[in-house]
Amino acid sequence: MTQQIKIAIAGVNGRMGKVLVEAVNANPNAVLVGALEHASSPVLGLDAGYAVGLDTGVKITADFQAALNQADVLIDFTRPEASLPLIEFCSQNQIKMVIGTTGYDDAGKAAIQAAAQKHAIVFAANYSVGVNLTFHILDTVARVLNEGYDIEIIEAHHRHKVDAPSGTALRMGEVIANALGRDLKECAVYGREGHTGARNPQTIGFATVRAGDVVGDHTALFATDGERVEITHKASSRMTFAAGAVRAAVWLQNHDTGLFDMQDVLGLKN
Ligand SMILES: NC(=O)C1=CN([C@@H]2O[C@H](COP(=O)(O)OP(=O)(O)OC[C@H]3O[C@@H](n4cnc5c(N)ncnc54)[C@H](OP(=O)(O)O)[C@@H]3O)[C@@H](O)[C@H]2O)C=CC1
Ligand SMILES: O=C(O)C1=N[C@H](C(=O)O)C[C@H](O)C1
Repeated sequence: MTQQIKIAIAGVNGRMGKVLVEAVNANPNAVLVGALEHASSPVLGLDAGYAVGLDTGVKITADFQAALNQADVLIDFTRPEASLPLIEFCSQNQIKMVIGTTGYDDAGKAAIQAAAQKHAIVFAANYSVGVNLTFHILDTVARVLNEGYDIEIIEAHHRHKVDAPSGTALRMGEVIANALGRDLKECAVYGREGHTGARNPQTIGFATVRAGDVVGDHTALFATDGERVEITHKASSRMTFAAGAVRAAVWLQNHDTGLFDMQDVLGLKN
């Protein structure tokens, strides 16, 4: 039988943090042992389940050592500036991580890569099963529609989201660019305005919508003369991400070092 994995959550008072507390509680293979927030958070000292009607027995703290001294895995859904010191701490203390935070620059991604050599990390822009299946499908679609199709990625999220395009949209772009032998850094076009000229067929375009309470919609569009293929995923609950992140934490029990993503967890790599 699998041993219960001991989980701490960073950003526990955030939109994802609160749902993660419920997801850990719902997973028989996981138990909550730590809950982190920043030092000026108004919820320090409260029970980690206060917002979702759960009595977890775990108090929210800003002290890394106190939150993580029992933890096997830290699940982080915060912001890059919050997670980078945590990645360093986990690296020094051999604590595995599931990272859901998006919006890292290249230096942040390099820090994750380096830390994963010391303790296993799952790092994914999206922990839903459906989105990861979409990544898998997009590789095939891009290889088949590799000539004469204009490729655009359209995403919509709630009004509070601070990074754009979403991590998921960027990952979709990477999957498609890799399948086509292109470098996303060179072919991405982020938004258009004014006299743009005609579309360059080599580009992959991104369009971002921020409005209301949209949990997360993503479409990859392949359009040519006479037809369009649209691959769309719509999330309607954050529980799809949270349950996936806890599943990834449980999966990490069998991995000591290395950088993985949710496709590894789901066995979706070719
Ligand atoms: N990979 C995936 O499947 C998914 C990824 N995400 C990503 O997860 C991240 C969090 O999203 P969401 O929960 O909506 O965001 P929220 O802003 O609701 O939550 C972030 C939490 O982190 C805390 N925080 C912010 N800055 C700091 C800091 N400097 N130090 C310590 N704590 C800090 C916030 O505290 P306070 O509110 O007090 O500032 C808050 O509790 C985003 O990057 C988002 O893109 C989201 C959903 C799914
Ligand atoms: O901020 C969010 O909410 C989400 N962020 C992730 C992203 O940037 O792709 C995943 C999901 O779409 C929700």
